[in-house]
Amino acid sequence: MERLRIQGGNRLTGEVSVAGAKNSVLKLMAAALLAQGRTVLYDVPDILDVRFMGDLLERLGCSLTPEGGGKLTIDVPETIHHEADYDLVRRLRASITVLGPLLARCHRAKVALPGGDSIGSRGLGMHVTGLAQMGAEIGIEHGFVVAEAPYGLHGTTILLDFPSVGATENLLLAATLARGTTLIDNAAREPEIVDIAEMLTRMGAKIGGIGTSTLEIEGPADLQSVEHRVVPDRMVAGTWAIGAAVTGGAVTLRNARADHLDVVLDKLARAGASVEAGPDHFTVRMDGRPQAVNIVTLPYPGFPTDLQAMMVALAAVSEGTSMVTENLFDGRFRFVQELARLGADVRTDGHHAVIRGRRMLSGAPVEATDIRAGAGLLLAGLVADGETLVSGVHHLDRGYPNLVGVLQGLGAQVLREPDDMAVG
Ligand SMILES: CC(=O)N[C@H]1[C@@H](OP(=O)(O)OP(=O)(O)OC[C@H]2O[C@@H](n3ccc(=O)[nH]c3=O)[C@H](O)[C@@H]2O)O[C@H](CO)[C@@H](O)[C@@H]1O
Ligand SMILES: C=C(OP(=O)(O)O)C(=O)O
Repeated sequence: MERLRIQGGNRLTGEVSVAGAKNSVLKLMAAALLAQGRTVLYDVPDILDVRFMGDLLERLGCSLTPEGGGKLTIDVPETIHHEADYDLVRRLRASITVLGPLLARCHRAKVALPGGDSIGSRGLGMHVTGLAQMGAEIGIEHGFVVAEAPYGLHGTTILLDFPSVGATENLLLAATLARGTTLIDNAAREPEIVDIAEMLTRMGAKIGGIGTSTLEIEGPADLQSVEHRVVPDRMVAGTWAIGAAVTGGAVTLRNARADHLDVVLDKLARAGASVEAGPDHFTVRMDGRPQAVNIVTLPYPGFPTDLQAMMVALAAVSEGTSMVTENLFDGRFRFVQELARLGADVRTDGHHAVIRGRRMLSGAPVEATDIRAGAGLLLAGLVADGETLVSGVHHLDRGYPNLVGVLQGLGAQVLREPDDMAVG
């Protein structure tokens, strides 16, 4: 176990080149399972979750070759295994995305219930119901999702109760090999889903409505493996952009899509930051103390829940009182008790948090309980007086490539060290 030792007080200034998105690449890796042959992905981030997903694909029979510089080759054999065991699947939520491809290709699948961040209850009802509507016999038994479709899946109309990212992805992947037309209504439309749909289209899938809340997939397609560049990680870009605002610095994000962060950049501008955006980069600069802003997390294009903790850190040092409403995950305010150790004044009531900004936070030991909680605590530590120790850094390693290198490159005083106080 390791922790970060942060000496607060330095502004983040400089440039960061953003790699491909964790929340896209993991699903693109699952999509590769749909076609025998060689898939090549570019801009793959060097993060723990990619390694975990790679281990899972290898267990299913694929060979993976990371070639450096963000290139990852995945060789998928003619026959793949249909079972994904608990020991691999529990390490990341995105592992559930192999369910759709395995069922579509092998006509059966047995996938252990996934793990992931401790951010509240994370149901799978929409994945299961959608696949059942497509003709699968599917249920949850002894900690596994077990599914069979001996004659293959068929197209149908699926109306999601909620635009779930994971359910949209699983059903989209499965539908490419299903007979007939599948309509996914109330689909999620995050940029990562657009990225997956674009790779599937290049593989030969016929998908209408990409980027809208109604996806129409005409199957079955004769899919061929392809080469694909992963969409830039808007959560990583957003984290360092908010970091610039929290610390009163100026950060330019290269290989970053401002248009995927419209609401976030608008909120930063309302907080007093200046934002300059080009087609594949943007700069966020904050002079003076940030002003309080309210945020409400929602499915895309609303404010992303994955940047909520960082905005709470910003609110903690802003002038005025901010209200943050979390609509996606019931446990996503768990980190505020850790933020309080740094002196933040946050009161939560159900899915609302009220944050009264303080001029100063003070460094202390804190524990990251999930990836974005860790990022929020890290940003708070950068602006706190004195030293902050952030335990649980492995959560950040799930999705932030070269974390300490990036921070040091931006002028932060941060070191990584063994965590002699770690539990377990
Ligand atoms: C690996 C990955 O891409 N993770 C992202 C993905 O997670 P994930 O795909 O798990 O998120 P979902 O959009 O599915 O979940 C949103 C909400 O719907 C609920 N739900 C979902 C499916 C279902 O069948 N039943 C159900 O009740 C969940 O419990 C949650 O409360 O989207 C989230 C929402 O943008 C992001 O925070 C995560 O970073
Ligand atoms: C919640 C997240 O990840 P996961 O869905 O992989 O747990 C996240 O990236 O913020």
